Amino acid sequence: MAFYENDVGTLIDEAKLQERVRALGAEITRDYQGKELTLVCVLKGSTFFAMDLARHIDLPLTLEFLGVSSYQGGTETTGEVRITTDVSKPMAGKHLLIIEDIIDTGLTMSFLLENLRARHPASLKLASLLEKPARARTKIAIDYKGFVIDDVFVVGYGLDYAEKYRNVPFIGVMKGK
Ligand SMILES: O=P(O)(O)OC[C@H]1O[C@H](OP(=O)(O)OP(=O)(O)O)[C@H](O)[C@@H]1O
Ligand SMILES: Nc1nc2[nH]cnc2c(=O)[nH]1
Repeated sequence: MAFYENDVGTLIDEAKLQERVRALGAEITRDYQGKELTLVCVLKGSTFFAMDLARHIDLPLTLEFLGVSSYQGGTETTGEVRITTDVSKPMAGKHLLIIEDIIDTGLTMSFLLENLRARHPASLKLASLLEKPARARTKIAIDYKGFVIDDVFVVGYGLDYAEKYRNVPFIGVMKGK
């Protein structure tokens, strides 16, 4: 029995995740033909999605990692977004595709879009595996979207609860939360 089975129920299973990630990769491959693509992976939640997606993008690309945090272990945003790790190179003139796991209130992405736009990239788009519109506090346009979900706190496939459950291989919900 897996370590999480008593705590986590399945919302989106592995097969459905992989099928959607593959389709998004194909779409991105078509859209960025002839361009030098930089994936800006938002730590830590997006890492599983980003690495699977990158494998389905049939283009030469560069990986950058940007750490932000605002939930600090709980299920509610603190409302204060902090950069915990910055990218390794200047972003000016680059075609940036932000890779995120979830847009919930939108506060993290609103902060990040403004921050990256100020660095004058050639283009700036967003891929997010999940969107939770019920809790949106600001409108975020998602260029490549995996799934729209209801107002539940999800874990797995990179998403944590108090830093745990990121390695659950599907998108799950905490039982009794
Ligand atoms: O739309 P919002 O309400 O701002 O929520 C979305 C953000 O919350 C999570 O990050 P978190 O701060 O938990 O950091 P983590 O990715 O390191 O877990 C998630 O990975 C998003 O970045
Ligand atoms: N793990 C997790 N992190 C989030 N950050 C914003 N929404 C969520 C969520 O539903 N689950």
